[in-house]
Amino acid sequence: MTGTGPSSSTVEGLDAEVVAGRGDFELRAALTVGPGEVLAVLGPNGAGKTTLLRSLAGLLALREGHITVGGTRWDAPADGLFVPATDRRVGLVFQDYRLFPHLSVLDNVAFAARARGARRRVARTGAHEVLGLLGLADLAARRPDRLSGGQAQRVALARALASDPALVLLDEPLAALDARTRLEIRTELRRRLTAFAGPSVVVTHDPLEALVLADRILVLEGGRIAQTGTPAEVARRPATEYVARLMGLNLYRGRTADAATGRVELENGGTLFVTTSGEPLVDGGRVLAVLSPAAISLHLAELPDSSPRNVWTGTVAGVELLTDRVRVAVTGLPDALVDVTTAALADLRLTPGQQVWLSAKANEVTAYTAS
Ligand SMILES: Nc1ncnc2c1ncn2[C@@H]1O[C@H](COP(=O)(O)OP(=O)(O)OP(=O)(O)O)[C@@H](O)[C@H]1O
Repeated sequence: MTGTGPSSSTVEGLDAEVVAGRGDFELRAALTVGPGEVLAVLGPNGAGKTTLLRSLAGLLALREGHITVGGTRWDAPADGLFVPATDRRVGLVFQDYRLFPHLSVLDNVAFAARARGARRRVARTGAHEVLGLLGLADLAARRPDRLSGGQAQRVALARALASDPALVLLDEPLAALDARTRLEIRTELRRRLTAFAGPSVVVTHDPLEALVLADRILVLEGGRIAQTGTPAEVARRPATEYVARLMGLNLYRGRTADAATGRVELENGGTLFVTTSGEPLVDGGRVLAVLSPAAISLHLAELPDSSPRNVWTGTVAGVELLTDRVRVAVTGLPDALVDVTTAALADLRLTPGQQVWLSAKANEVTAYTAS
């Protein structure tokens, strides 16, 4: 660790091929996380995020594959090898923190060292050091029930880091905080995890959390990896409808019907003229096309001929108020989410079932090769 606790020169990356399951569910995912790297695992309910975390922590044994951390094998069923959770150098931060209510902050943080057999005085000295480094020295004597949500989150992280972990695992670490505290802690958590010399894995539902905290994002869907990439790659080129929705984008699958004009026939009906951001279109090639809801214009009447390349009609399915604008769901060929200002909504007087016309410039529809 650098800056947040006792130094450890043995900390290296995580290399895992996880085949694990509970009941009928099976997770299959290969992942590597480098030293000092933060990987965010995103996915819908039931995707296998917790299964992955439990496998890495040693709370669930692999069916196949391996888990290697810092060059040490923790799980390798083919060789009959399994290191139990208590013997893995893992710093765990739970969603509800799970601080020991009867122990002071200091003893909570000293706990891991004590559990490994360190003498009370040595463990407490180490805990003092970590609390000092994280700016929490003033809280050392407090009981957990006297901490605010943000403080409890910080103490939980201090406890994880103080255990001299080879791997830090965080399960929805900010979910229990109110929106304002979350904002504040998110940036701080990013700093702490970056300062930690080993690999970190953060499980989250929250795309913003993943974008801010992580160096790399891994998206799980139905027990399989749907996408991996840097936050920018995932946000710019979502590989699945789930990721696109998370990023607030419209995503369409289709085939290039005419590469010269950028015409794409969509799988679920409709046509879009697109532009590419990278590799050129190939006739007949499978593509994904993204379109931001803010780049679509909504009209109450059919557009004159001089209008943008993409014009289609649809029916208003619903209207949702976002913080500073309104998101209109339109059913058509293709379906679309469209953002309008609240002022525009008042002018348009949209109601469910109403017919509308949509338009979007071809250079707002970015297409890329579907994998
Ligand atoms: N104890 C169990 N026995 C049988 N099946 C289970 C058990 N726990 C979870 N599952 C199933 O395993 C699958 C993956 O669950 P998991 O908790 O890993 O998903 P998740 O991505 O963490 O979901 P969430 O975001 O809802 O926490 C689900 O289909 C779930 O129903």
